[in-house]
Amino acid sequence: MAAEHKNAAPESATVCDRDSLANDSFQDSFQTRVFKIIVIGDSNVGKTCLTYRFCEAKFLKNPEATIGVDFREKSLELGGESIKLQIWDTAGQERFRKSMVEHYYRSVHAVIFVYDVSNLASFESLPEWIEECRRHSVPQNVPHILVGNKCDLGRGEVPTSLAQRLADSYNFPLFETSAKDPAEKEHVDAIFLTLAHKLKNHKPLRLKQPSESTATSLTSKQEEKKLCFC
Ligand SMILES: Nc1nc2c(ncn2[C@@H]2O[C@H](COP(=O)(O)OP(=O)(O)OP(=O)(O)O)[C@@H](O)[C@H]2O)c(=O)[nH]1
Repeated sequence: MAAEHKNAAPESATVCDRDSLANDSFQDSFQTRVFKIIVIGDSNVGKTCLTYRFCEAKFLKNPEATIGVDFREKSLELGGESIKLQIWDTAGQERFRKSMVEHYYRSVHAVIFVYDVSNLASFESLPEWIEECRRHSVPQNVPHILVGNKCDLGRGEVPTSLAQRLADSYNFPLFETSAKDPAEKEHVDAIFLTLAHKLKNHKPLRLKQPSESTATSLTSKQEEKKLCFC
Protein backbone atom coordinates (compact mmCIF):
# COMPACT_ATOMS: atom_id res chain seq x y z
CA MET A 1 0.00 0.00 0.00
CA ALA A 2 1.00 3.62 -0.24
CA ALA A 3 3.82 4.53 2.11
CA GLU A 4 1.97 7.27 3.94
CA HIS A 5 -0.62 4.81 5.25
CA LYS A 6 1.71 2.02 6.18
CA ASN A 7 1.09 0.52 9.63
CA ALA A 8 -0.83 3.49 10.97
CA ALA A 9 -2.35 2.35 14.27
CA PRO A 10 -6.12 2.49 14.55
CA GLU A 11 -7.48 5.39 16.53
CA SER A 12 -9.61 3.11 18.71
CA ALA A 13 -6.80 1.66 20.64
CA THR A 14 -7.53 -1.20 22.93
CA VAL A 15 -8.17 -4.72 21.78
CA CYS A 16 -10.16 -6.65 24.31
CA ASP A 17 -11.29 -10.19 24.59
CA ARG A 18 -14.88 -10.96 23.76
CA ASP A 19 -15.95 -12.54 27.04
CA SER A 20 -14.92 -9.61 29.21
CA LEU A 21 -17.45 -7.49 27.35
CA ALA A 22 -20.47 -9.68 27.82
CA ASN A 23 -21.88 -7.83 30.85
CA ASP A 24 -20.97 -4.37 29.75
CA SER A 25 -24.41 -3.37 28.55
CA PHE A 26 -24.57 -0.06 30.43
CA GLN A 27 -21.44 1.25 28.72
CA ASP A 28 -22.56 -0.21 25.39
CA SER A 29 -25.54 2.09 25.38
CA PHE A 30 -23.46 5.20 24.73
CA GLN A 31 -20.34 3.97 23.03
CA THR A 32 -19.57 3.39 19.42
CA ARG A 33 -19.17 -0.28 18.79
CA VAL A 34 -16.01 -1.13 16.91
CA PHE A 35 -15.75 -4.25 14.78
CA LYS A 36 -12.51 -5.78 13.61
CA ILE A 37 -12.58 -7.11 10.06
CA ILE A 38 -9.56 -8.87 8.56
CA VAL A 39 -8.87 -9.04 4.83
CA ILE A 40 -6.93 -12.15 3.84
CA GLY A 41 -5.63 -13.67 0.60
CA ASP A 42 -2.63 -14.12 -1.69
CA SER A 43 -0.28 -11.26 -2.35
CA ASN A 44 -1.30 -8.96 -5.22
CA VAL A 45 -4.99 -9.87 -5.30
CA GLY A 46 -5.95 -6.28 -4.36
CA LYS A 47 -6.66 -6.40 -0.61
CA THR A 48 -5.12 -2.98 -0.07
CA CYS A 49 -6.91 -1.46 -3.07
CA LEU A 50 -10.28 -2.86 -1.99
CA THR A 51 -10.02 -1.52 1.55
CA TYR A 52 -8.75 1.81 0.24
CA ARG A 53 -11.63 2.02 -2.23
CA PHE A 54 -14.10 1.52 0.61
CA CYS A 55 -12.44 3.80 3.18
CA GLU A 56 -11.20 6.57 0.88
CA ALA A 57 -13.56 6.14 -2.12
CA LYS A 58 -10.56 6.12 -4.47
CA PHE A 59 -8.41 3.64 -6.33
CA LEU A 60 -4.96 3.57 -4.77
CA LYS A 61 -2.40 3.89 -7.54
CA ASN A 62 0.95 2.19 -7.08
CA PRO A 63 0.32 0.35 -3.80
CA GLU A 64 3.32 -1.23 -2.14
CA ALA A 65 3.25 -4.74 -0.72
CA THR A 66 1.74 -4.69 2.76
CA ILE A 67 4.18 -5.45 5.54
CA GLY A 68 2.53 -6.97 8.60
CA VAL A 69 -0.77 -5.12 8.54
CA ASP A 70 -2.24 -1.76 7.57
CA PHE A 71 -5.19 -0.43 9.52
CA ARG A 72 -8.03 1.60 8.11
CA GLU A 73 -11.22 2.70 9.81
CA LYS A 74 -14.62 3.74 8.61
CA SER A 75 -17.49 5.00 10.74
CA LEU A 76 -21.02 4.22 9.63
CA GLU A 77 -24.46 5.26 10.73
CA LEU A 78 -26.74 2.22 10.60
CA GLY A 79 -30.34 2.30 11.78
CA GLY A 80 -29.66 5.24 14.10
CA GLU A 81 -26.52 3.71 15.59
CA SER A 82 -22.92 4.69 14.90
CA ILE A 83 -20.56 1.82 14.45
CA LYS A 84 -16.95 1.73 13.41
CA LEU A 85 -15.34 -0.83 11.14
CA GLN A 86 -11.67 -1.34 11.87
CA ILE A 87 -10.26 -3.01 8.81
CA TRP A 88 -7.03 -4.97 9.02
CA ASP A 89 -5.47 -5.16 5.57
CA THR A 90 -3.10 -8.09 6.04
CA ALA A 91 0.06 -8.97 4.13
CA GLY A 92 -0.27 -11.67 1.50
CA GLN A 93 3.45 -12.44 1.37
CA GLU A 94 4.47 -15.07 3.87
CA ARG A 95 7.68 -13.28 4.86
CA PHE A 96 5.73 -10.11 5.71
CA ARG A 97 3.02 -11.81 7.75
CA LYS A 98 4.49 -14.71 9.67
CA SER A 99 5.09 -12.85 12.95
CA MET A 100 1.66 -11.21 12.79
CA VAL A 101 -0.68 -14.11 12.11
CA GLU A 102 -1.79 -14.63 15.72
CA HIS A 103 -2.69 -10.94 15.94
CA TYR A 104 -4.73 -11.00 12.74
CA TYR A 105 -7.12 -13.56 14.10
CA ARG A 106 -7.35 -12.46 17.71
CA SER A 107 -10.84 -11.19 18.59
CA VAL A 108 -11.78 -10.88 14.94
CA HIS A 109 -15.42 -10.13 14.12
CA ALA A 110 -15.49 -10.84 10.38
CA VAL A 111 -13.20 -12.27 7.72
CA ILE A 112 -13.00 -11.30 4.04
CA PHE A 113 -11.13 -13.74 1.78
CA VAL A 114 -9.97 -12.12 -1.45
CA TYR A 115 -8.81 -13.74 -4.70
CA ASP A 116 -8.06 -12.31 -8.14
CA VAL A 117 -10.55 -13.42 -10.82
CA SER A 118 -7.79 -13.18 -13.43
CA ASN A 119 -5.42 -15.44 -11.47
CA LEU A 120 -6.48 -19.05 -10.93
CA ALA A 121 -3.66 -19.73 -8.45
CA SER A 122 -5.00 -17.06 -6.10
CA PHE A 123 -8.39 -18.79 -6.18
CA GLU A 124 -6.85 -22.22 -5.63
CA SER A 125 -5.11 -20.88 -2.51
CA LEU A 126 -8.40 -20.07 -0.82
CA PRO A 127 -8.83 -23.42 0.99
CA GLU A 128 -5.42 -22.85 2.60
CA TRP A 129 -6.41 -19.39 3.81
CA ILE A 130 -9.68 -20.78 5.14
CA GLU A 131 -7.81 -23.58 6.87
CA GLU A 132 -5.42 -21.08 8.47
CA CYS A 133 -8.41 -19.17 9.77
CA ARG A 134 -9.88 -22.34 11.27
CA ARG A 135 -6.57 -23.28 12.86
CA HIS A 136 -6.75 -19.99 14.72
CA SER A 137 -10.11 -20.95 16.18
CA VAL A 138 -12.17 -18.21 14.58
CA PRO A 139 -15.72 -19.15 15.66
CA GLN A 140 -18.10 -20.49 13.01
CA ASN A 141 -20.61 -17.73 13.73
CA VAL A 142 -18.11 -15.02 12.72
CA PRO A 143 -19.23 -13.84 9.25
CA HIS A 144 -16.91 -14.91 6.42
CA ILE A 145 -17.22 -13.68 2.84
CA LEU A 146 -15.45 -14.41 -0.42
CA VAL A 147 -14.50 -11.60 -2.79
CA GLY A 148 -13.26 -12.05 -6.36
CA ASN A 149 -11.43 -8.83 -7.26
CA LYS A 150 -10.18 -7.39 -10.60
CA CYS A 151 -13.35 -8.13 -12.57
CA ASP A 152 -12.34 -5.29 -14.90
CA LEU A 153 -9.78 -7.78 -16.30
CA GLY A 154 -12.45 -10.38 -17.12
CA ARG A 155 -13.32 -13.60 -15.35
CA GLY A 156 -11.57 -15.94 -17.80
CA GLU A 157 -9.41 -17.66 -15.19
CA VAL A 158 -12.03 -18.03 -12.48
CA PRO A 159 -15.58 -18.24 -13.85
CA THR A 160 -18.40 -17.25 -11.52
CA SER A 161 -19.79 -20.79 -11.54
CA LEU A 162 -16.51 -22.18 -10.17
CA ALA A 163 -16.29 -19.48 -7.48
CA GLN A 164 -19.93 -19.97 -6.53
CA ARG A 165 -19.38 -23.72 -6.06
CA LEU A 166 -16.54 -23.04 -3.64
CA ALA A 167 -18.52 -20.36 -1.81
CA ASP A 168 -21.49 -22.73 -1.47
CA SER A 169 -19.29 -25.51 -0.17
CA TYR A 170 -18.26 -23.27 2.74
CA ASN A 171 -21.60 -21.50 2.98
CA PHE A 172 -19.94 -18.10 2.40
CA PRO A 173 -21.55 -15.29 0.37
CA LEU A 174 -19.66 -14.52 -2.86
CA PHE A 175 -19.03 -11.06 -4.32
CA GLU A 176 -17.19 -10.31 -7.55
CA THR A 177 -16.02 -6.77 -8.08
CA SER A 178 -13.20 -4.43 -9.02
CA ALA A 179 -11.39 -2.01 -6.76
CA LYS A 180 -10.15 -0.26 -9.89
CA ASP A 181 -13.34 0.33 -11.83
CA PRO A 182 -15.08 3.48 -10.49
CA ALA A 183 -18.43 2.06 -11.64
CA GLU A 184 -17.95 -0.72 -9.06
CA LYS A 185 -17.56 1.65 -6.11
CA GLU A 186 -21.05 1.01 -4.80
CA HIS A 187 -20.53 -2.70 -5.16
CA VAL A 188 -17.36 -2.53 -3.06
CA ASP A 189 -19.28 -0.48 -0.48
CA ALA A 190 -22.03 -3.11 -0.52
CA ILE A 191 -19.55 -5.80 0.53
CA PHE A 192 -18.57 -3.92 3.66
CA LEU A 193 -22.11 -2.72 4.35
CA THR A 194 -23.41 -6.27 4.17
CA LEU A 195 -20.90 -7.20 6.83
CA ALA A 196 -21.68 -4.11 8.88
CA HIS A 197 -25.38 -5.03 8.96
CA LYS A 198 -24.57 -8.57 10.04
CA LEU A 199 -22.22 -7.33 12.74
CA LYS A 200 -24.60 -4.72 14.01
CA ASN A 201 -27.18 -7.39 14.69
CA HIS A 202 -24.60 -9.47 16.51
CA LYS A 203 -24.28 -8.90 20.28
CA PRO A 204 -21.38 -6.51 20.91
CA LEU A 205 -18.16 -8.33 20.04
CA ARG A 206 -16.52 -4.99 20.10
CA LEU A 207 -13.18 -3.44 20.83
CA LYS A 208 -12.99 -1.34 23.93
CA GLN A 209 -12.23 2.35 23.95
CA PRO A 210 -8.95 3.41 25.61
CA SER A 211 -10.66 4.68 28.76
CA GLU A 212 -11.97 1.20 29.52
CA SER A 213 -8.65 -0.59 29.38
CA THR A 214 -8.24 -3.72 31.46
CA ALA A 215 -5.23 -5.62 32.69
CA THR A 216 -5.67 -8.25 30.02
CA SER A 217 -5.89 -5.85 27.12
CA LEU A 218 -3.11 -4.80 24.81
CA THR A 219 -3.19 -1.65 22.75
CA SER A 220 -2.50 -1.97 19.08
CA LYS A 221 0.40 0.44 19.39
CA GLN A 222 1.88 -1.62 22.22
CA GLU A 223 1.21 -4.70 20.19
CA GLU A 224 2.98 -3.21 17.20
CA LYS A 225 6.04 -2.32 19.26
CA LYS A 226 6.34 -5.90 20.42
CA LEU A 227 6.25 -7.25 16.92
CA CYS A 228 8.72 -7.76 14.19
CA PHE A 229 6.99 -7.02 10.91
CA CYS A 230 9.11 -9.23 8.72
N1 LIG B 1 -6.92 -4.29 -12.88
C1 LIG B 1 -7.00 -4.22 -11.54
N2 LIG B 1 -5.89 -4.13 -10.81
C2 LIG B 1 -6.03 -4.06 -9.47
C3 LIG B 1 -7.28 -4.08 -8.82
N3 LIG B 1 -7.08 -4.03 -7.48
C4 LIG B 1 -5.75 -3.97 -7.31
N4 LIG B 1 -5.11 -3.99 -8.50
C5 LIG B 1 -3.67 -3.99 -8.73
O1 LIG B 1 -3.14 -5.19 -8.17
C6 LIG B 1 -1.86 -4.94 -7.59
C7 LIG B 1 -1.83 -5.39 -6.15
O2 LIG B 1 -2.75 -4.62 -5.39
P1 LIG B 1 -2.71 -4.58 -3.79
O3 LIG B 1 -3.96 -3.95 -3.35
O4 LIG B 1 -1.44 -4.00 -3.30
O5 LIG B 1 -2.69 -6.15 -3.46
P2 LIG B 1 -2.57 -6.85 -2.03
O6 LIG B 1 -3.46 -8.05 -2.09
O7 LIG B 1 -2.87 -5.86 -0.95
O8 LIG B 1 -1.04 -7.29 -1.98
P3 LIG B 1 -0.10 -7.60 -0.69
O9 LIG B 1 0.00 -6.32 0.08
O10 LIG B 1 1.21 -8.03 -1.26
O11 LIG B 1 -0.76 -8.70 0.08
C8 LIG B 1 -1.58 -3.45 -7.79
O12 LIG B 1 -0.80 -3.30 -8.94
C9 LIG B 1 -2.96 -2.85 -8.00
O13 LIG B 1 -2.92 -1.69 -8.81
C10 LIG B 1 -8.45 -4.17 -9.63
O14 LIG B 1 -9.60 -4.19 -9.18
N5 LIG B 1 -8.25 -4.24 -10.98
